Amino acid sequence: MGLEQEKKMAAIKSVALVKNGMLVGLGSGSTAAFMILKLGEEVAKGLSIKGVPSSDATAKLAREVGIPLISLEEAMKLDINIDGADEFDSSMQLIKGGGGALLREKIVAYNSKYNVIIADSTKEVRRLGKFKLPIETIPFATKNIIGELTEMGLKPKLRLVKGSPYKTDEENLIVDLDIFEWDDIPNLNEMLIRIPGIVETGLFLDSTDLILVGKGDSVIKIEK
Ligand SMILES: O=C[C@H](O)[C@H](O)[C@H](O)COP(=O)(O)O
Repeated sequence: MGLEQEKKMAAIKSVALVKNGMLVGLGSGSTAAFMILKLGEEVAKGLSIKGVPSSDATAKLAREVGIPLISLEEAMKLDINIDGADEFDSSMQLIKGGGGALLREKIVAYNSKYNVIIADSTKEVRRLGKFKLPIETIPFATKNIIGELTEMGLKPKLRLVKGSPYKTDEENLIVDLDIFEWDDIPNLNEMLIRIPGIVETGLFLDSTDLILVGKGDSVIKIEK
């Protein structure tokens, strides 16, 4: 079974949790895209929901497949949020932001009553950090932040796309960090968040209620 199939199976399973009348957080990335397509099919069949997108790309896809959208402030509290991840460990700690959408994703997750992560089997790791940790930074401070994080041994790299700095939906810059050697991840997260100009990190530490992982031809559940 290929990875795309694993993503798709996890995504389809997650859509079964969405019920009539729910306000739904719509994640970003390739796995979340499968979920949005399936949700669009269900809406076409009569499922009545409203979605809050976690990125401009997700909003575009959701509109294309006919999912009614509302803003976060209209929704206030979401019933369920379904999103992908770049890595997760057995304690349900995540790295997200490979696609640069971590800030809005974290806001949507925080404002959701129930957070579901959908993933293929390659995302499961014993220790977080093989995937570089994305942090979102205010451009005014990015060079200084890179300087400070270099001194901390985090090997920060400004994310580039075709040679130019990658800009997030909030017009910020992403810096990717090597955190593999760090043992105390919650403490690292606290240290990063305290640096002025770092808006958010891609560490999602206590926000997940359920992970659905496509593995071979089945979907495995990891729950709190
Ligand atoms: O910024 C991107 C998001 O955090 C994605 O959910 C994450 O990168 C996983 O994406 P994918 O499902 O494409 O592997």
